[in-house]
Amino acid sequence: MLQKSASFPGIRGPIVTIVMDGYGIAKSDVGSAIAAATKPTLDRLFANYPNITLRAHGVAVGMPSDDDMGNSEVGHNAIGAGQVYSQGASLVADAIAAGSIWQGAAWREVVAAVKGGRGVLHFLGLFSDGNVHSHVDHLRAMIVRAKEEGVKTVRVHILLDGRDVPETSALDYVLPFEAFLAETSDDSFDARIASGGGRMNITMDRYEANWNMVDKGWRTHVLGEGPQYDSAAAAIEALRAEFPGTIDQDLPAFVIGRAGVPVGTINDGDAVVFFNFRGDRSIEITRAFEDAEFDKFDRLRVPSVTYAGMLQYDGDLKLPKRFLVDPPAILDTMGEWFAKAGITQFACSETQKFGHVTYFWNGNRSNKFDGETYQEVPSDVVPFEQRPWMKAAEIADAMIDALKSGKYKTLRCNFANGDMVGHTGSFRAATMAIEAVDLELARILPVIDALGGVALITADHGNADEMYEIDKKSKQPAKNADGSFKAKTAHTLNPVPLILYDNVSGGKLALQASETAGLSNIAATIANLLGFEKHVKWDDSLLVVK
Ligand SMILES: O=C(O)[C@H](O)COP(=O)(O)O
Ligand SMILES: [Mn+2]
Ligand SMILES: [Mn+2]
Repeated sequence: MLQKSASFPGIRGPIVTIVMDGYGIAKSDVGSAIAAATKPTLDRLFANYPNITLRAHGVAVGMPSDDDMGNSEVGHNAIGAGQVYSQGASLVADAIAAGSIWQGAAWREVVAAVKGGRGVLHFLGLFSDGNVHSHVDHLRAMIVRAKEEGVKTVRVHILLDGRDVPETSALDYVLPFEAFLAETSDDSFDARIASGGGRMNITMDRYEANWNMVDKGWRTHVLGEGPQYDSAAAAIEALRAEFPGTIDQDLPAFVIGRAGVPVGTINDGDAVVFFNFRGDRSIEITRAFEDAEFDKFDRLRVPSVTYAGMLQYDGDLKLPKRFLVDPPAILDTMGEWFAKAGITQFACSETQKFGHVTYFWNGNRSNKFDGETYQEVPSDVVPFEQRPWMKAAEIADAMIDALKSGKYKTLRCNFANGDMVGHTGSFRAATMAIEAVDLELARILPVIDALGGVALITADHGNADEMYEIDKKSKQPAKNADGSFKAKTAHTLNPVPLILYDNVSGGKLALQASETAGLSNIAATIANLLGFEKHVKWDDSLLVVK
């Protein structure tokens, strides 16, 4: 049981945690949609309430190095667990470096299924070095190993990124990779790219927001339906010419074919490795391969394959059954320990971030703890630069209702705007996204006051804080050939805010700033606000009681 705090009795009213997804604190205002936004509520909070910055990237959230940006999974895991675990990106890299991945049952079964030309080994996943969902180095290592172990035919199905890496960088990955495949192929080994498309167009939907994406991916990778090209590079060039201005993540699907015949449909007896390590966008395509009963779209043909995920994407649902590397075993989350203490908890977001404040928050667990209530607001299925306000108002409505119900001692929500609109690369829309969040904060905060509660306002990583690639030399936005600014769609390496909105302690409470304070310090801070000592495994609280 969590121990009662000797020094602080706890706040009488509710404790609310608000995650402004993709809201970082940039060093410069150049290219920041946050700096450009009119945001009187946030300005007032920063001016009048205790606030510090938190580390939200690199090793502070379990990534392999401080060159790695943060992301929603590792950020929400760190917040919810109050501890830092080595995350998928690190675990896979380590398993490859140590060679342990090749000894695991999953890899052995995959190789055994296709070895000696019995079947084709397919790799499918996000094709970049973004290290959020996948890393192309992992793919290369598996192809080299497959050849060494006697696999004869490899087909690679590539999801173009442009969201965790520069927006039109696909050829920077495709050209060297096609050269690598050509070098690795010989009389006894044939490895080629077989199909692909933009990650926000096919295959990588999440939280069941739009199964049509997965349907399109299935037709492309499995059935080989769609426009055919000679090579991935040719496909990308042709599609860019056909759809000018379309960035990589949105490019249509394509199939590589010879004389009208696709080079790599997926068939009975083949093996498929889905090489993403992160779960949210891997679950639906995994279900399409694994579920016997399936009603999300008509699969038309369901090949009997040996399917493996890079990690297990959902431990509760056991998806997939076969996986190459064990996921982090995230234990002793605040959700679990607050439930054990009889604290009622409310969690809300819109579809795009719903799993972030539930599943990721609770250490990648899909079942609720006792006393938890979840509310999902359905997201729009549109390009978010067209609706930058997204569902911020509806999330605020839900939070206000839940607060007023008096049923919950802790409440949490995620506003998706700064991140989802930040990923579109539209500066103007991202500015409006931040303004929408600001407007809704102004509605929620007075309700918290009326109930004698406090709020922690924070973020999981940056995004809208840098909307342009910055030229390293001039420190000004980099430009495209046509003179326009080069949009940056990825997350940033910047720290995030932690604001303590407190009108009840009479100035008794403050936050401890430090170089090392990070997202994993939030759980203990909330525990203290509830009047508990932190769990021994949690990183220190940042709450100062004066
Ligand atoms: O999946 C995505 O949309 C991006 O790769 C990462 O964004 P998120 O980590 O904020 O979800
Ligand atoms: Mn996020
Ligand atoms: Mn994001």
